[in-house]
Amino acid sequence: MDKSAQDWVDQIKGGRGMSRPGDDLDGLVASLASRVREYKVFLSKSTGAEQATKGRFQRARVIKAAQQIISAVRPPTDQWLEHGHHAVIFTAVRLYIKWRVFPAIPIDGQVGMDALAEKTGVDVALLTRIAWVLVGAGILSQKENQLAHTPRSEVYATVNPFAAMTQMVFDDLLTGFVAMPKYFELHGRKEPTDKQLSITAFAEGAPGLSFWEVMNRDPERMKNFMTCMGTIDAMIPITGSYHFGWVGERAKSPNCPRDRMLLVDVGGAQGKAIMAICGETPGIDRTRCVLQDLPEVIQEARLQNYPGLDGIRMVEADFFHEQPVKGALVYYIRRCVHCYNDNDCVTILRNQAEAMADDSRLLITEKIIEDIPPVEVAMIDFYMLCLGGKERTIEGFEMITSRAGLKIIGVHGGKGMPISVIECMKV
Ligand SMILES: C[S@@+](CC[C@H](N)C(=O)[O-])C[C@H]1O[C@@H](n2cnc3c(N)ncnc32)[C@H](O)[C@@H]1O
Repeated sequence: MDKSAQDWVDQIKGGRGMSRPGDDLDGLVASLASRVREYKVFLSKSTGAEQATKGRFQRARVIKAAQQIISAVRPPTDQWLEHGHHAVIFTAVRLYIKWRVFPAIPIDGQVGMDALAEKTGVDVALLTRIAWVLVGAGILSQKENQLAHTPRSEVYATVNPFAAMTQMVFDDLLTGFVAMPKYFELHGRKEPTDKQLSITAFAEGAPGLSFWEVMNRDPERMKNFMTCMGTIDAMIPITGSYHFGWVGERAKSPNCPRDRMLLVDVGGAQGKAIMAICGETPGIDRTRCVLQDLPEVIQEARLQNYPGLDGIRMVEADFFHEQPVKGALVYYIRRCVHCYNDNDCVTILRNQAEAMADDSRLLITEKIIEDIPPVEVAMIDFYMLCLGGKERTIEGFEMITSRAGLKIIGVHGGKGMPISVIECMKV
């Protein structure tokens, strides 16, 4: 039955709004204390490198325990406030990044509101109202009329990948989020099924364009997006979960023709992965390896002329069309499939299957998510929805590969890993 506002107020006054399992505040506090102790032990015993790789996971446990306390204390009726707060703080940060207000505040000191307004060309009344949001949220600090940084605002004071990420989520994804209710009313309450029907394009008044076509219209925006992709990529290992040693061995065998290609990196961008694989795998003849991507990307790779690409063939090809290199030993496709919906993935994968020989392998290199994934993974999947893409469970990969005429013969890495290799053959 629908409830009136008064019903809710009565329920909260009666304490009934908080009658949930999370109400055991003493237990939640004890759990937080125990997580904090574990975190401190981790910090004292780990190296800098371990803190960089495993620290996020350790921190997530502390944050989750702290959030459980907040959830238990905050009445459910106040959630709208919380949602609104996030949106307001995010917008305030984005405006200060755009107007370069953060870099105009001294790192070791403070600045008066008038002086800051003059430095940044922002009206002082407007600048002050936005500052109040950021001060209230603990991102900046203010004493009387003087504004100063906190560690949370300092990350925005320089041009860096973290500021770029904030910018990307706001500029490239938020418009899509806002447009989703209307998009799904128009296209039906289902996942996008065509890359040309991206939510971002719909949101930006350019229906019929893919996300990438929208981005390509603005080089500055694309540049920022690529900075972000590079940052994410730097956190994901390339080699380690799959052993390519057998490729070098097979290449030497008498029944492997000398003109057979060994490795094709499909959608390989500037060749980081193929360089790493060739660099770490003895016996792989580079002249039998191919870096393949769209023409503009391959032209850029040729211009860059990285020494690690010496000898590697560069081929311009669209993975939505017939593939030019037939019968290679390995087709490798890394972090491309998650950019597309199921139907488009089936087209991409079927094109690979049609180029493959009976003994060729296709290595789909992607994150395999859990059912139910951790919240940060679910959020990234939601970002991918805006782009028209999707993170997948192993069942999701089984579905698109089987529709494409492939069978999975091995999974290297697995659930919870930043990236895994799904090894396939033709059916
Ligand atoms: C997220 S990046 C992954 C790049 C690289 N595989 C890696 O792991 O770093 C996706 C790549 O797919 C390429 N791509 C997008 N559409 C393509 C198409 N239709 N045909 C071939 N490559 C495409 C992009 O140019 C880009 O290099």
